[in-house]
Amino acid sequence: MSSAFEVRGGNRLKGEIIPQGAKNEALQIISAVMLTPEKVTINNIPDIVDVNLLIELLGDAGVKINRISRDVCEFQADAVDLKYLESPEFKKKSGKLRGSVMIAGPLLARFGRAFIPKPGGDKIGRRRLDTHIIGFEKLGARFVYDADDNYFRLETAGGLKGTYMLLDEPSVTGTANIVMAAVLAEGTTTIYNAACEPYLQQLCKMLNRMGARIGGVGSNLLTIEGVKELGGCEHTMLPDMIEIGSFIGLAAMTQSEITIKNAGVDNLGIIPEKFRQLGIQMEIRGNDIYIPSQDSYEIQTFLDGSILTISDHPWPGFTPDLLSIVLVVATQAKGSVMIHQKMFESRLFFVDKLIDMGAQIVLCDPHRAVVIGLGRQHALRGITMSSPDIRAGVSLLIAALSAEGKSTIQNIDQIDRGYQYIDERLRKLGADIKRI
Ligand SMILES: CC(=O)N[C@H]1[C@@H](OP(=O)(O)OP(=O)(O)OC[C@H]2O[C@@H](n3ccc(=O)[nH]c3=O)[C@H](O)[C@@H]2O)O[C@H](CO)[C@@H](O)[C@@H]1O
Ligand SMILES: C=C(OP(=O)(O)O)C(=O)O
Repeated sequence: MSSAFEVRGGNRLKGEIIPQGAKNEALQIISAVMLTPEKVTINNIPDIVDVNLLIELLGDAGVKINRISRDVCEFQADAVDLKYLESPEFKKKSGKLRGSVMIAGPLLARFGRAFIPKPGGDKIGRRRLDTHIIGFEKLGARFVYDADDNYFRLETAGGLKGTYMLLDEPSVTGTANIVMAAVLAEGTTTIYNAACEPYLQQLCKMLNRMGARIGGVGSNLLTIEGVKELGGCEHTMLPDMIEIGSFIGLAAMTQSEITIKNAGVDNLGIIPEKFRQLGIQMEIRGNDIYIPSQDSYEIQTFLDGSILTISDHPWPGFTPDLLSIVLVVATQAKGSVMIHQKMFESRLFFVDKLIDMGAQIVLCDPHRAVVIGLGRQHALRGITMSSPDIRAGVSLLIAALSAEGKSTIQNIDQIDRGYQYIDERLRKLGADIKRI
């Protein structure tokens, strides 16, 4: 696969785009197939690197995989090869993505042991696994951490036992992992300060369809009555809310008229509102989002006239995965905004590249940047840049599509991790983008 995009900016885009199935939901849901020996059918799977890697990993571990089409796949984990899960090949492959960490919960629940090699994913600061491991420990697992090899080995002596736990933080993958372990534990588990974002709700609903007994879905207090076994089911992934936010930002920045079809508008939480705070107009039409072409957009202030801050927060707050997009869109707004990335400490460094392109940004510290919008007084300039992480990568792509002249974005494997056929889909809207 080639590793750069060449973009000629300035085109106004027009048309309809359908969001892919959600990446971060897919990683949870596909891990959950390990909980049953019965067949599980999953629809609306995004055809992206991270998800394909996880499917490959399950296949290597003996799960029967039948990819009926690009977006539909059947799984049957009736003969899991636990030996493979200790092998150097597993360590290497699972280290390429973050989501692989979530097969530990199902393995621990069903087979009494699991291994968590150092997970991959974006290099956006420290990404600890304490919530996962301490949760498993509370359920009765013992763990050994191998510092040389950087992996956790977990096992249970007499099976997992339900308990009460208050999570240190509402970790998304941590909550998913603990829930998947607790559904087969003996007795009742109560998880307080649980993450409750739509993808986790989807996971809980799927598990309940498989026979689990999870209450409180959608809240931060989950009650799980353990059951002896789970059966097969069918599940359809939600549209990817981070892709949807990225397309809203893209439309505004490139002055394009775009309709995002089947956007799952009931599951977007505060996302549309945050883009509206940047002055972006949009209309919810049924399950679609229509964004008109806008010559300009003006950032709101707080009610007392002070400068707006947009920051991340666990759901139902604003997702950290869209802050890079909000930041880039603000560079061409009228007005100023403070972007405060509270969760990750290395996610804002990509502003260097935007500054090189002519954006006015002050990086105050690793967590905060002030953007002084150019208000389209002048366009950004195309440059050569490298994509540091998945969302910064797409933000740079949006900047390049709005810029004057040619940009080259290197290291686009980062973008391909999470955005399905992005170049092809953007070309259909009129973008001048090619893989080189
Ligand atoms: C595969 C997957 O699903 N990845 C997502 C998942 O990662 P992941 O599940 O790894 O992220 P966590 O929810 O565990 O937390 C992410 C980071 O934020 C910090 N933290 C978390 C909660 C909190 O209240 N305060 C706080 O500071 C954590 O210490 C950690 O460093 O959730 C993140 C947070 O939405 C998203 O960015 C990732 O895209
Ligand atoms: C940070 C992200 O992904 P991951 O957790 O897979 O690195 C993301 O999707 O923005």
